[in-house]
Amino acid sequence: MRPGRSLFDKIWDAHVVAELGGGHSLMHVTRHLMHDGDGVPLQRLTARGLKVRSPELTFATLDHTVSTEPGRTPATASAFAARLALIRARAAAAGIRLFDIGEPGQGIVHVIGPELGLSLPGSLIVCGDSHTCTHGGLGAVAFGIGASEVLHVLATQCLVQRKPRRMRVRFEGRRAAGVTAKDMILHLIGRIGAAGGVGYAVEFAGAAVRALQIEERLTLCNLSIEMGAKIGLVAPDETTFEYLAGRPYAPAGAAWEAALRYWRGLPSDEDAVFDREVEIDAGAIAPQITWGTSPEQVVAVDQRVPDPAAEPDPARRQAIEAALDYMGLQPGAPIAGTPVDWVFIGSCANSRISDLRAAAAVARGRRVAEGVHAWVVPGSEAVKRQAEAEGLDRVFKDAGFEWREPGCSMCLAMNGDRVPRGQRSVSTTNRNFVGRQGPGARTHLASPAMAAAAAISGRIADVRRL
Ligand SMILES: CC(C)[C@H](C(=O)O)[C@@H](O)C(=O)O
Ligand code: SF4
Repeated sequence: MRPGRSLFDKIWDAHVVAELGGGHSLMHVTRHLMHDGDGVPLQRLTARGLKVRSPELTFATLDHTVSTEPGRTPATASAFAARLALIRARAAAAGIRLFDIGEPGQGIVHVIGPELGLSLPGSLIVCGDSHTCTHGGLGAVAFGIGASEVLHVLATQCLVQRKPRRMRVRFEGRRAAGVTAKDMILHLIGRIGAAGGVGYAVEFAGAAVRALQIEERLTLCNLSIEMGAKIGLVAPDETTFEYLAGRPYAPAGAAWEAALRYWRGLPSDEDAVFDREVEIDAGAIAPQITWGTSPEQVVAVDQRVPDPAAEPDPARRQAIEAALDYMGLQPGAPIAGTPVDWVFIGSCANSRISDLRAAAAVARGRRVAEGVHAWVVPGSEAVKRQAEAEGLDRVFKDAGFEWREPGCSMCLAMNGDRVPRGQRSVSTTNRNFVGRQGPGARTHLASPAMAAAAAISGRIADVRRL
């Protein structure tokens, strides 16, 4: 008998156009998402005398380099004005739909794909960005590709890939109050390490994953790449279908019914085999916060940062020392109570409406601590408008937060939004690398509620004790 197939296998196999030998397959791309760095591959394509093969399957937005200054317009100058002009012109010439500043649809590429219903279960989605794994939260195989691969997809709508191995991570049990999808994934990365997922497509399963709303599943999958897995995905279910129904690019009418039939057959078979299995008791997870310069350097908020003296392995001891030194932390000190200068609520990890609601619930009726700069950068124009309709912008502004325009912003500080050297930030982003939020900036990754709690307290604080 044929062994059971996993969610990942079913989607992958359905997109193979040809087996090329040597483990390589030619894959059809359902949707190609582009961001403001992709004007260059479009330009190269034209220079080679080629055309975009399927412009109707290609969508672009502006995110990494746009200004997030309140009141910005499409013409607001940024240091990257030429880059924005290039992608606008090339996308228009190629017939690619680009969502520009001020339009609903503009935003961080991994926020707008799901929001517009461009990212669908059972599809193969690529984008020249490592956090493309986010879209796996809807039951898609989605992964980041490099610049030359972007060119290949533009020219052919296909891509040569090697099939990764399969891992399943089951979060069983129930989360405690105050514990979010961000805490689940940070906890997992802390446990298996920043390279623990290299070479795998990771299916997240188990009762605690089934219980997650779609936006939480997107957060969970977003950080797959931070454990080295290019692909993370969750089986589609009724929660997925409810989320997608009626979205602008989701199928409608008879096409929706046909899609549902296909999607319902996607979950992993009972007897599906995985190359690696990990099980986690979701009930034992506490709110997490990173202390170091890799997402794997993470503790529960009520724990202490490590003491290198207690680490027998010399290489690991040195890594801990270097991280503590960069982060300006004392060995073995409790992480809670560490004073903070900045709080950033945003990025493709945590800038959706549910994230802003969670942060606003903490901020409501309170004040940002003296001397702390706290920013909220919605993930998309649609998120921004929804938040304003709910009055969340007022909640944030009344508390002393700055309410800004959608984009990547201080997640990677490419557009000039940055944390000054030596200053400490609690950030809802996905990378705490050296210099990520600006040269010399110190980043602690956490959930939106934990970030808001830090803004209010002026220190790293346990949101459960506020
Ligand atoms: C600039 C871009 C290509 C990059 C990525 O690939 O992820 C960025 O989005 C990031 O988060 O570091
Ligand atoms: S928000 Fe951050 S992680 Fe996401 S795409 Fe933009 S820069 Fe990359």
